[in-house]
Amino acid sequence: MRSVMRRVTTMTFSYFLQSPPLPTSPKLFFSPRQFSLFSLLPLPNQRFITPSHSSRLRLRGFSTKSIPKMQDSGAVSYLTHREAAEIDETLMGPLGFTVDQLMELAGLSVATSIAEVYKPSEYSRVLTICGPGNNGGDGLVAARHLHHFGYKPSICYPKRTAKSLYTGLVTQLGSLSVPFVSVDDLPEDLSNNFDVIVDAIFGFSFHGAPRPPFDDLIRRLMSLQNNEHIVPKRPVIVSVDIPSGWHVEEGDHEGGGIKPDMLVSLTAPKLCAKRFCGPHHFLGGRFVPPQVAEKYKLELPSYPGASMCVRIGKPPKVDISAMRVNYVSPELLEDQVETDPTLQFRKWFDEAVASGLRETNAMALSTTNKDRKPSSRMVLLKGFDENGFVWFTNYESKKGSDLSENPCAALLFYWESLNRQVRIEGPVERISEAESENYYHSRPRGSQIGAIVSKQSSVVPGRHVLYDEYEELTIKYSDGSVIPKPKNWGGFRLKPNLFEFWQGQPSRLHDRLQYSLQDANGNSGWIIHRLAP
Ligand SMILES: NC(=O)C1=CN([C@@H]2O[C@H](COP(=O)(O)OP(=O)(O)OC[C@H]3O[C@@H](n4cnc5c(N)ncnc54)[C@H](OP(=O)(O)O)[C@@H]3O)[C@@H](O)[C@H]2O)[C@@H](O)CC1
Ligand SMILES: Cc1cc2nc3c(=O)[nH]c(=O)nc-3n(C[C@H](O)[C@H](O)[C@H](O)COP(=O)(O)O)c2cc1C
Ligand SMILES: Cc1ncc(COP(=O)(O)O)c(C=O)c1O
Ligand SMILES: [K+]
Repeated sequence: MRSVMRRVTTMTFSYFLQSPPLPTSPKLFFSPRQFSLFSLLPLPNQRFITPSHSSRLRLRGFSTKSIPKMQDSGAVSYLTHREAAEIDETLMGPLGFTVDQLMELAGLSVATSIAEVYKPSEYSRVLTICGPGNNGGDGLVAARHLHHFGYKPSICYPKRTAKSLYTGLVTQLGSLSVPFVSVDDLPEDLSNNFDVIVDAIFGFSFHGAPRPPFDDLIRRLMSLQNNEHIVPKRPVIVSVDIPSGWHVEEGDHEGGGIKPDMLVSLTAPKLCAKRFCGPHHFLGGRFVPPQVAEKYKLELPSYPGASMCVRIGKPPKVDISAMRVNYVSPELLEDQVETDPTLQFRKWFDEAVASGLRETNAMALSTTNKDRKPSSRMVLLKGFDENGFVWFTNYESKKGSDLSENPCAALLFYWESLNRQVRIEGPVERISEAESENYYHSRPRGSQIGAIVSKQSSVVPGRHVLYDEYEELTIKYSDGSVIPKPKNWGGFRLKPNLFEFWQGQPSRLHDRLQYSLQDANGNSGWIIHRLAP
């Protein structure tokens, strides 16, 4: 009992994902012709910008709890070619950015957008086609990040510039053994060799008709979509900022251009993005300072948490029946696991925490009432050891009443990014009042008051009822005095008689190792069985 409580008070959990490190590169090679352009005069072409109602752009800090915004295109600002070029120059002039920095952040946004939708387990072979300008540079940076994310990128970069930023990016890719392929060595039909094609050919400075060799490369991208009915799986096309070949403002006005599956708009979408009909429109380039947002009246979605990208536009329509992941994991073998399931749980729990998972200690708790009617909900594990697994709740809640009618329960953990599931079953008992008191007073005072206010699982006439009582008690205890634990609030401990450790494997041939408690000659011990998946 003691050791559980010790853990309760000393365990710390990593709740927040770490932000990716911001790359720094001090080189500046652009001649800054841009200083005169930053003025606060209204722009003649502001009619293109959706009026800002309640500016959704959050430039100070971010909420780690925010849900990724999925917006109608009407709520997002679109930039003309001129505005895009002006913002570029303003950022790299009076606002003190270097092109290296912006390109690094842009390329990182592209790579993270790809990783949100196209997982490396299924879409590992990436061809990045890079054009001669900064759009091509974004492609080079994205390819480097994709390599580090576990993809296998190749680059086609036919018109290289001699500037040090670009030669540096090429050297970096070379040091990672990322192959460069010439246009001649690329297969005419790209469908068999690649899962993703990153179109980083032209950005917002594209004009006229594409010249060789890019005309041919764009034609190959178009023919991928024309062959869609003949090839079993064509690569997806991800366009950086502008689908190459499209007019920057009018888009694919003649309808014969490439049709990307994903568009990653940078800074803010350009007008052509209004014509984008693919399933995945993302925004990247999380570096817009308030001066730029205000001057251009930018209405943009907020980035969730520490993310470098955010989905814009409508969420894609999905065929739920086709949603599936093919798990690929190291094997889970009988001779590699601990003989004691609590130690095995400790090992997996620590690995889940180390992997950066949020709320590793969140678990589904299933109970049944006297009529054997089951009921599940999430609770937080607050400690575990050989004596059992502990969580806290209201004893008069639905789960509390179920557990008094049938003191047996099942716990379930799912650690998605590790392809792991753990099931634990056994009898349940209340922990001692002293242990509950101890834990209750370790919680934030607001949560202590919340526990008094909430007659958990009872019907409440409205949120205000909870709030009013919460306010009242907050004032009452504002002197810092001890907030008494409600009698009906405390911990439960499940003492396991069964564990199952599940590790997802390809073709649904998962590993399942079940530990059951068996009695032999008056002693109980754990027996491990492999179960069919
Ligand atoms: N804050 C921002 O805004 C940020 C912007 N960023 C990125 O920068 C991109 C804009 O970059 P950019 O200005 O270098 O232009 P981009 O379109 O890549 O290339 C121009 C090159 O293409 C050539 N070219 C043009 N037309 C052609 C044709 N028909 N056929 C053949 N070639 C043609 C042209 O040659 P020229 O015509 O001048 O001889 C020149 O060499 C932007 O979209 C975004 O991706 C991010 O990195 C960071 C933040
Ligand atoms: C991630 C997560 C953790 C939760 N942790 C707890 C908890 O530790 N204790 C608790 O009483 N409720 C917790 N809740 C709320 C429960 O899921 C549930 O809504 C509440 O306990 C009432 O359940 P019942 O009516 O079945 O008793 C949590 C919810 C979530 C989503
Ligand atoms: C109703 C309720 N009670 C208790 C908890 C556990 O909170 P704590 O970590 O403060 O003990 C939660 C967590 O979500 C909860 O929602
Ligand atoms: K592009």
